[in-house]
Amino acid sequence: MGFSPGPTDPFYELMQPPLDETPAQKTARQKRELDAQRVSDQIDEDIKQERARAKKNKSVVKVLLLGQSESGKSTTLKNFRMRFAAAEWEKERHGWRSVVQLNVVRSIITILKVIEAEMNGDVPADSEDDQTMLNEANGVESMKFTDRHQLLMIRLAPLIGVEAELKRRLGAGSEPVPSIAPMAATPFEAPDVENNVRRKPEFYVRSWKDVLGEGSSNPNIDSSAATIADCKDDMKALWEDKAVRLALKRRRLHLNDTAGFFLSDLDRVASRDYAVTDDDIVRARLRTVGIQEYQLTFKHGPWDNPKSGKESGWEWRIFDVGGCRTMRAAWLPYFDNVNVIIFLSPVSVFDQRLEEDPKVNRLEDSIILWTSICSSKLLSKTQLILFLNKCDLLRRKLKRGVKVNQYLPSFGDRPNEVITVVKYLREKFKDLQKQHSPEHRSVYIYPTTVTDTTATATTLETVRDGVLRENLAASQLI
Ligand SMILES: Nc1nc2c(ncn2[C@@H]2O[C@H](COP(=O)(O)OP(=O)(O)OP(=O)(O)O)[C@@H](O)[C@H]2O)c(=O)[nH]1
Ligand SMILES: [Mg+2]
Repeated sequence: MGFSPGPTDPFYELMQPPLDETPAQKTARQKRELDAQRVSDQIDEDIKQERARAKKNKSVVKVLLLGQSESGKSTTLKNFRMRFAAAEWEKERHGWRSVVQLNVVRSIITILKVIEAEMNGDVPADSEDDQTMLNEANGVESMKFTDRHQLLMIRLAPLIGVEAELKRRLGAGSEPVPSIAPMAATPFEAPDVENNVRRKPEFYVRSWKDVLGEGSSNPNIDSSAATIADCKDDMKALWEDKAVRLALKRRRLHLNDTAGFFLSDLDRVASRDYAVTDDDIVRARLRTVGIQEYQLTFKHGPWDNPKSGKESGWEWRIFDVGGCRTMRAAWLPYFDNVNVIIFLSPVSVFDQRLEEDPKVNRLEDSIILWTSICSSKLLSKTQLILFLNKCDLLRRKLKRGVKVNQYLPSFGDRPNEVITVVKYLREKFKDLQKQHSPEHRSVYIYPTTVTDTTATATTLETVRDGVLRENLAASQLI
């Protein structure tokens, strides 16, 4: 727009046409003004287009979240979105209510199955010493399952229908164990078809939005919530029952350390007007099927010039993959031009086995996977970030008296403490990276508990700044 000063402006007089202007002079002046206006408009248009171009060509950083199933990849993605894409996150929040409800119902059905097995006299071979159980119970009577339990089972039976309805709505990710499909320990090897039943693998791109909706009101959702609310008191009675607790302990079922545990929050999450919180969402479990992509936009990018005020910002494209062995072959096509890998290795799993392949120890699996990622020539220039995750669960496990060296003999007689275990694993993963990376590079390692949203927000800011610095350094080298 042109500048036209008002009568009080010092330029006003200067910009008025001369009083003795002839008609020819007036035409020439008007033409000059029109030309000047055209030039000015063209400059404005150029600036506008330049801005639009800069916006379109915003630097894009490709980030992959990798790690075995249940390592916390999707939970990390939730933290990223919560922290850096708040508006979109708000729209999705309500949809997570169904996932929490499914998690609640799942835990209750697990308990009902245990009671049924116990009542049928089906005692697991590796159950804990019965004498210890007897000593812990206040008398043998309280350990027995009675008519009261049978009544609870009948009253809670409608939850089986609720589970079916929620599963139907939430799709393949709501299945606790992946379907049988060829497995591969790393994305670089062909899936082992020989030892697997031939079935169509379950690879397809899937976004949370597809399954969660945007919180629209649906009569089936309301009816699931109503049934859950009607069962609230019975669910509480079941979870607080002494015989149930002892049976779970005997079967080494530490439900409150398993994914998607909400039974201590039944008063809140099983109520009709339950409003899901961020803390609930990071604890909710929905398996990732296929690969989902999300974008985050940051205002300040590594190529911005603070002196000239030129800011093009940058965009992160984050890919979250399904981590179980049946899905790893699907990762490979995403390795092209990847800038950053955030690899999650849970530190609490040294005594656990893979759900999809119970012959394999989870820590061993994580080490194999990490080594393959570090060794890859395709990924040799990729920045590696390692989250040693689930530190809270490690703490609880060690407190229960589980000894690390029983499962990891190389840990030796080091103190059985969180700090020592994390330090030990940190060194192991770091050494593997050094040994196997085709080119020299550093790895950034963070001990994390990604269900702790406050602490994770700080870690993610550090990660973002670290990625920014690396990219800045790379751009200066070019
Ligand atoms: N206590 C605790 N639970 C965690 C932590 N990280 C993740 N979880 C829980 O573990 C479960 C699995 O986490 P996800 O993020 O879904 O795991 P994933 O790596 O995406 O798993 P896949 O999608 O199967 O590959 C969820 O219920 C999380 O709440 C942690 O640090 N501490
Ligand atoms: Mg996931």
